[in-house]
Amino acid sequence: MVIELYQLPYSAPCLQVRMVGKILNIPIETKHLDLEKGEHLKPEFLKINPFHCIPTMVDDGFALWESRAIMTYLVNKYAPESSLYPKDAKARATVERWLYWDTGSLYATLFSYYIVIIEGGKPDPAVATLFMDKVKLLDEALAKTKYLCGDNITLADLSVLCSISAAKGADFDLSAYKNIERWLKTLETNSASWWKELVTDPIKDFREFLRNCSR
Ligand SMILES: N[C@@H](CCC(=O)N[C@@H](CS)C(=O)NCC(=O)O)C(=O)O
Repeated sequence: MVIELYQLPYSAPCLQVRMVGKILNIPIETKHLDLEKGEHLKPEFLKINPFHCIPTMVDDGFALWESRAIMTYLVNKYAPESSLYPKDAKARATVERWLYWDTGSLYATLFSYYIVIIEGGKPDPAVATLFMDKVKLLDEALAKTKYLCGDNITLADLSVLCSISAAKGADFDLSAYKNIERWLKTLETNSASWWKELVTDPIKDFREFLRNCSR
């Protein structure tokens, strides 16, 4: 039984799910859903996900959306011993703290910045500042550890990595944040087999997409 993932190749929430698949060797069949053509609003997709968002996973008839819920499901179901999502209550809570911070704060702020561009408007510099305040906090946190939760890569790194990649696609200059740059280099070194496909190329494609929206 192959897991299906309805997605867009440069969407941050979709990429983090695909990273989990790569790291855990879980076969995932990607199904491209073109939001611009409204494919997510067609009755056949609404039957699978009435909330019409991607990523949406279907595993043996079980449909799930919300990227971070999909990530934790994949580990729980297919690799429960993986250190990507540790079982120890405190270690797991620390991973989840980052996942919730990313979805509710870091990525949420970035999203409210670039959705304006997608809708043909001019993004609000105050939102950019708010986002960079969060980047600064992230950089400070990374001064203390190799990865977000210590010495091992976890779901927290994959989630936040996709937000940071999307920020680069949205032309945020993060080069002054040396701890983030060092963390990215470490992640890249340990993810060489999928870095181009799931990080470098999507940054380029997302940038191109946003630039086309503002033309
Ligand atoms: N919190 C959601 C966000 C997903 C999201 O923003 N998806 C966008 C594309 S990147 C989408 O599906 N937009 C179309 C819609 O919601 O109708 C997650 O992490 O999965």
